[in-house]
Amino acid sequence: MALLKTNNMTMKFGGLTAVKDFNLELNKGEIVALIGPNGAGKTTAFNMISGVYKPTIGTINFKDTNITGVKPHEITKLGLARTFQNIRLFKELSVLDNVLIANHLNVNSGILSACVNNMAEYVSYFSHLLPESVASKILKSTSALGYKKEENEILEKSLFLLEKTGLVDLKDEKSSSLPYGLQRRLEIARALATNPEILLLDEPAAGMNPKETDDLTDFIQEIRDDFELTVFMIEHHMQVVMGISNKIYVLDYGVTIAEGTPQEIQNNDRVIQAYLGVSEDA
Ligand SMILES: Nc1ncnc2c1ncn2[C@@H]1O[C@H](COP(=O)(O)OP(=O)(O)OP(=O)(O)O)[C@@H](O)[C@H]1O
Repeated sequence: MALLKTNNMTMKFGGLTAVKDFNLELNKGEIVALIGPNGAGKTTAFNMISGVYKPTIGTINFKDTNITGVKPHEITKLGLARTFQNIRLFKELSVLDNVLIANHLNVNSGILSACVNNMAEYVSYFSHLLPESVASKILKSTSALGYKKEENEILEKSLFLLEKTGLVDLKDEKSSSLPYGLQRRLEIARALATNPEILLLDEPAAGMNPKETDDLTDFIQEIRDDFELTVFMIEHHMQVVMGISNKIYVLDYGVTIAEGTPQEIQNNDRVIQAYLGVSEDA
C-alpha cells in the first residue's frame, strides 16, 4: 500500500484550475520529485498535501487515514513535515536554539506540555508569525521550570539532529550568519524534530551554489536512510532531480503531463517541449 496517495486532487481558484486530477503515489523510502514550469501548480499541490489548502475535488490518503482538508498542524502531527521555498528560521537565535524550540514544543509530558503541547507542528508553519522574543522566552521559561530529565532528552535529541545534519559544530552561531545552504539544512533539522515519516521539501536547492547543490544531493539521501523517510520535493535543479529521484511527476498548467523514472522523463517528448527544452532554472 502506498504511504501517501492522492486521488484526482484538484484545486480551483475561481475560474483558474491550478492543479487538475493529480494522482500521486509515494511509497515508503522513495525520493519523488515534482517538476514543471513556473505557475504549473507545484506549490499548490504541496499546499493541499500539507493542509494549507483543502482540495476543491479529490482526496488525499496517508496510510489508512483520509487527510483531505485536515489542518496543517494536525498533518504534521500525523507524520508529514515540510520546508518552505522561503527559509523560515528564527534568524536572531542560535542554530541550537532553532532546533531546541521545535523539540521543546513537541514534548508530550509534564507541565510544559500542558502549556505548549505539541506546538512544534505550528513552529514549522507559523514561525514567521512567532516573534523571536517570544521564542526566546519559551526557551528560557522551559529551562526555568527545571525539568531536568526532559531538558536533557531534548538537548540530546537536538544535538543528535544537528550532528546528523552536519551542523553540530555551528550550534552556537546565529542562524542568519550561516551560508544559505546550511540555513536550508537547519530548516530540515527543525522539520525532523517533529518525527516525520514524509518530508516535503520545497525547492531545497534554490539559491545554492554548485558545491552546496552537490552536497544537498548526498544529504537528502543520507537523511532518507538515517531517518527512514520518504521524500517528496519540488525542485527546478535538474542535476538534483535526475540524480536522486526514484520517480518524477511533471506538471504543466496544472495537468500531469508525465510520470516515470528520471530516464523516462528525460526522454519524454512532451516534457522536453514543455519544460526540459527551456533553461534549467526557468
Ligand atoms: N492563492 C491563490 N489564489 C489564486 N491563484 C493562485 C493562488 N495560488 C496559486 N495561484 C495560481 O495557481 C497557478 C499555480 O501556481 P503555483 O504557485 O502552484 O505554481 P508553481 O508551479 O509552484 O510555480 P513556481 O515554480 O513559480 O513556484 C498559478 O497560475 C498561480 O498564479
